[in-house]
Amino acid sequence: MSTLSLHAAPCGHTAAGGRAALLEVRGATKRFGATLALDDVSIAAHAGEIHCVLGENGAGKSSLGKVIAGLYRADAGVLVFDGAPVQFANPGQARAMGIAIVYQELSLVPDLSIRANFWLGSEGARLPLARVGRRRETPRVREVLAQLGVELDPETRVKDLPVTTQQLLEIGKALMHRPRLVVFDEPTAMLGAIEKQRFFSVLRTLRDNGIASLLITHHIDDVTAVGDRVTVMRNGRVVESFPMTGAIDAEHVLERLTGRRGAAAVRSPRTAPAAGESAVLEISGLPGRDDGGATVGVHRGGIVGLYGVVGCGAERVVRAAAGVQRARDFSMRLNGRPFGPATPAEALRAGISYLPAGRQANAVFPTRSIRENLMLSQLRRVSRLGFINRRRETSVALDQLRASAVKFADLDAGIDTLSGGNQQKVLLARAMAGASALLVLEEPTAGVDIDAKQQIHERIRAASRAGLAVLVLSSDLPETLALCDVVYTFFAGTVMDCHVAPAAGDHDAILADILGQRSAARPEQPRSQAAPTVNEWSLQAT
Ligand SMILES: Nc1ncnc2c1ncn2[C@@H]1O[C@H](COP(=O)(O)OP(=O)(O)OP(=O)(O)O)[C@@H](O)[C@H]1O
Repeated sequence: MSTLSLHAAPCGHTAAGGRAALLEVRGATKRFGATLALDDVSIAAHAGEIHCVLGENGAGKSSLGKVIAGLYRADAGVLVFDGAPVQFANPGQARAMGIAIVYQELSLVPDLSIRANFWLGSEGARLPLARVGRRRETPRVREVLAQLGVELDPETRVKDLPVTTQQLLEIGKALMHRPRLVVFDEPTAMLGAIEKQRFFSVLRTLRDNGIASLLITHHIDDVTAVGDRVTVMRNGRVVESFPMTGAIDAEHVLERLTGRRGAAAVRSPRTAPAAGESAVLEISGLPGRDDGGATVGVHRGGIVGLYGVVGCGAERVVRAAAGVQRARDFSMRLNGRPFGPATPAEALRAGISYLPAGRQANAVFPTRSIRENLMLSQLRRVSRLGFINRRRETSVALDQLRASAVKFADLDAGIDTLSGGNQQKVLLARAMAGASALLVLEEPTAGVDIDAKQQIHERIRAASRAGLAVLVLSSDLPETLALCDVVYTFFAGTVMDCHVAPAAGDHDAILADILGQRSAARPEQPRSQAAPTVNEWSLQAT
């Protein structure tokens, strides 16, 4: 059994203003077979501080978070909490000491109320008489909801709430036990620009209340928005740790993370489809802003993004194209023919491949190998007369994993041995390999590190240059702007506008669209030079 050795000196002071750390990890090492996930890692968390942990996929960030929260036991090293060495045999022990962890994936029980979810798993807390229990449990739930800044009836069923509210409630569940330290494992991976602001304000409230936060993230804008300190990890080691002083901006953080400047600025030239060119996928009958119907066209060689807050109506468009959901109040044509796949398999037969959002819930087969997860939709390609050609399968799989920058040791190891970002890359490689007409991507780079993200963007662009049509739904606005040739904005089920060849300068206008406002900041252009409106674009594009 692995143990943390307990030969630590009493907790010392850290460099952070000479204040004693709430938690110190000293020399933590964690091995999984041949993989050294943590290699002599030391890090400190302070009360009232937001400490961001950055690093490439597989760097060891989640392993570190799990050691701190008692999910993993380190093979060597010491945890010092509040000046005393501690050992956690399970997450319950860490929780009892005041350490909580929040994941990106939702874990609440949809059919239970907020109150029941918050109290779930609290030993001895549930009372046998429902009414008595409710009376005792509700005040604490209300306190936590107030901390989150949401006004909700504690008896509301979780499934009746938008996903973004559920994500906030995940934090609420962690706050129930009055933690002094919260580890956030990539909570912003699938949050849009608006939802992120809400999350940041919760983080600031925690900081104001003296709670320490360790924020594991790939987003540099998270760091610049709320970070007090940054630690960079690489290959299981801490390579750098520095405070976020006023002089440090996103460029600096990026440079210290990747060793180079301006990496985020790379962008390919893009073109609007020629007038009269017919769309591979045409979605018509969507409500448009000016009372008219709107049409979204995805052309051969084009990358089209849909952008809005969760529940804006863009999801149902994407899912209808992928055969996951029926198109009820709009219609679709694929290569000019009426189209309405009843299942993803039917969409796949028509040449449409789909990467859903929510890796754990919707896309990954967690008990299967990397090979099986990757080759699932490609068996025909590597089979003859109904038999899989194992050598060919291996060669195709290795090529695809390399092209997608997946960090792995053994093709036949379980996919759950990969870090989250590397799992995502496998799923994306699977989706890309399956498309012959249209590639439908939801959150293509959620949890993927900065370098790999650029490589993935380049692969998507290469696929589009080779003639594929691509439809993207990403909550990451910078990604949407960098990747897409055309972006349609959605608000409350309505297509608000169509931004052709969008750039960073369109950021504010897009945010105004998705909040249902016309942007005052948007320059008034003469009609003849203005970007086409939704309906004008539809006319041009179809
Ligand atoms: N349960 C496990 N079994 C085997 N190997 C594991 C396990 N968990 C993590 N690893 C390996 O440990 C290394 C560190 O993984 P970890 O998940 O900590 O990285 P990470 O920095 O969080 O990456 P990401 O940004 O992709 O989530 C990786 O090489 C990963 O494959």
